[in-house]
Amino acid sequence: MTTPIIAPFPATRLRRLRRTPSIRAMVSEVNLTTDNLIWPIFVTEIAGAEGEIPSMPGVERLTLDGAKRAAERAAQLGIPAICIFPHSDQDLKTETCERAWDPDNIGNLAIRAVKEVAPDLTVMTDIALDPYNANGHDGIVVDGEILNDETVEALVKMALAQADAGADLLGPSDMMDGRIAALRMALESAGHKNVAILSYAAKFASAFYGPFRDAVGASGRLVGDKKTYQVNPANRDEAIRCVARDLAEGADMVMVKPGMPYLDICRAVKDQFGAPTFAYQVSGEYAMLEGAIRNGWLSRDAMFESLLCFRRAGCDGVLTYFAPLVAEALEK
Ligand SMILES: NCc1[nH]cc(CCC(=O)O)c1CC(=O)O
Repeated sequence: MTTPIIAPFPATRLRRLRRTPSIRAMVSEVNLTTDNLIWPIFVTEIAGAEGEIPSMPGVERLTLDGAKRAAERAAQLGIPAICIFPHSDQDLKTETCERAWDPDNIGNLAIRAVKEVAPDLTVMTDIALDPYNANGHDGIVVDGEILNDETVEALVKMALAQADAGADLLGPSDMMDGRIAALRMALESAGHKNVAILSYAAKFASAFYGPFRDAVGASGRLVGDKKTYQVNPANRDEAIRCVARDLAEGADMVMVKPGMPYLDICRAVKDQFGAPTFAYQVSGEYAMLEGAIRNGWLSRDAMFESLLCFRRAGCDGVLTYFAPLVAEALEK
């Protein structure tokens, strides 16, 4: 911690450095650039399911062709990474989740499609069973219990299929114990030693994921809640232990999720570990901001401010549905 030295007024007039845009720019402690953005997209395999997601105005479910166009747009805007979320056929969801590691599931088809048109764009994935699980959970459920070790085995198969499809950055969002070490070891022995892991390390059991569950068609399905594996929003020490554990198991980067109500966690993680730290400005945060902006209750500046504040809180980057809008604005 530095100790600020404040000369008594009027020697110190803090407003001197706020007087003009150029002076303010000179003393801005952090900045938001396109390099700080990861763009999450939804890709559907269901004919007719593409198009706007009502609880996320401005965000669409994409077809494979739509995903390719999004990837080209990201590459052209200089967004470094896109993160693919599958919207899979409801009728093919099972309790055993085997489609999660099908090389031709919609997530893996999307990875290949995106790589075809934008080979240099970093492709991030989500590792959790929920898009393919009949009951909407991230893990395998038997008699109402989310089984940890059986789920980790399934996640390993899922991860290898994603790496085979060409993913650069795997995002385990499942919150099972021991998954990072298992994924890392499996990737190493399968010849994917350069595939990186961005662990959803401090992922909280949050009400802010609602619109996302609409987007991936999990809302009506989820039986119960995710509180037996995601972190209690009250728990900061536990979140720090999660991050420490994931880094010790070999995570290359770590994430805090959700974002805006958890900036204290972002700061603590960055200060404590100095690892590449990301936040996920999740669907509910997007819905709040975009809904208010579209109603004229907030100005578009709120979007930029929300993202800049992640940088101030110590984040290297942010997963945000605003990514293309922000990148377009920053281009000008
Ligand atoms: N594996 C699930 C997953 N991966 C990303 C999100 C949420 C993202 C968002 O709300 O934008 C979720 C939802 C959940 O945990 O239920």
